[in-house]
Amino acid sequence: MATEKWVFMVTAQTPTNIAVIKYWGKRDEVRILPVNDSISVTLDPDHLCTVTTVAVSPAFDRDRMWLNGKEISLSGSRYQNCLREIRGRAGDVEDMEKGIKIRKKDWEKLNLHIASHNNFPTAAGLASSAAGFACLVFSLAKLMNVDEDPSHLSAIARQGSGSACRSLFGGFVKWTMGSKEDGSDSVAVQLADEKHWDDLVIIIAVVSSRQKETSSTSGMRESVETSLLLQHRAKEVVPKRILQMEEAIKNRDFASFTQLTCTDSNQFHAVCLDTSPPIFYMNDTSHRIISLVEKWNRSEGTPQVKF
Ligand SMILES: Nc1ncnc2c1ncn2[C@@H]1O[C@H](COP(=O)(O)OP(=O)(O)OP(=O)(O)O)[C@@H](O)[C@H]1O
Ligand SMILES: C[C@@](O)(CCOP(=O)(O)OP(=O)(O)O)CC(=O)O
Repeated sequence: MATEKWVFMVTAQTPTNIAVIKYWGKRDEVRILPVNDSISVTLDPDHLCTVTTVAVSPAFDRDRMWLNGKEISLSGSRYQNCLREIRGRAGDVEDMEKGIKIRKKDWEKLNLHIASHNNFPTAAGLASSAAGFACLVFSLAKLMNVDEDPSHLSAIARQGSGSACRSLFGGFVKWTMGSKEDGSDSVAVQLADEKHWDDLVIIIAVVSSRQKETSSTSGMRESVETSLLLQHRAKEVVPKRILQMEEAIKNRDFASFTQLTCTDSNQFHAVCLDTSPPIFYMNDTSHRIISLVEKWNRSEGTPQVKF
């Protein structure tokens, strides 16, 4: 490793993903292993996305991270697990132009500075943790020359936030829950790429940019502990729905795709209500939008719904 005070950095941009069959509930809180498979659509890269720059330099005295311009702590197990997993797979890096040579073994001693920015509200129900952790893992893997395919990287991003594993791929993505205790088979796979259904349009209506009162992590923990509907959903409902959704995506069957998406979203919110104490993620505007869409789907013309 050269001794002069150089900085070597990488920037990556990662879109968020919206689940059409929801992940809600963990069977292992530490490794972040879900109680059911889920399917999502990854948004176009320049829409709702995270941009993360990771830098390494012998001048840095400790790992530090800034999220949306404010320093945050990296001491939590989610950040630590991602950093450890990536460092453990780091390769040699050589930049002839700058005269930088980092050997595999050097990564353990070098510190990182990470700056990340979401171009949409953070922790407001728009999957910022998905884009955020996927981008973190992807940019660190590039910086440290990690030679792993996206599915292996997805298993690392999963340890930051479950939904993040699905943002390592574009298009339509399935997170297979897996059955192994160590979580090595709980990875994301691409069902169809972004070109497969390119006239599908996703409209994101931001009904509130306020931070949610109950985070996904604690909300799903409470649902696992108290909701009987969650157990029924995970065992009886989702496995069949996953197969139907895969078929709908394969055939670009819009009617089935939207019917399954709406039904699954409604059941997710029903599980939240079945949780003790109940969790409310929707507001009056969300309910009005649901009515509007339902009316729209049943009518020929534009429905007359007042907001
Ligand atoms: N760009 C980012 N880089 C790293 N971590 C991030 C980033 N953005 C968000 N996070 C982490 O994710 C947390 C928010 O996750 P949370 O699941 O509560 O909300 P959300 O992902 O926006 O919503 P939802 O999961 O309901 O769609 C933040 O508090 C932060 O710890
Ligand atoms: C409703 C959801 O968006 C919940 C996402 O939960 P997170 O992935 O944010 O939870 P943690 O794994 O605890 O970080 C559904 C989904 O994206 O599948």
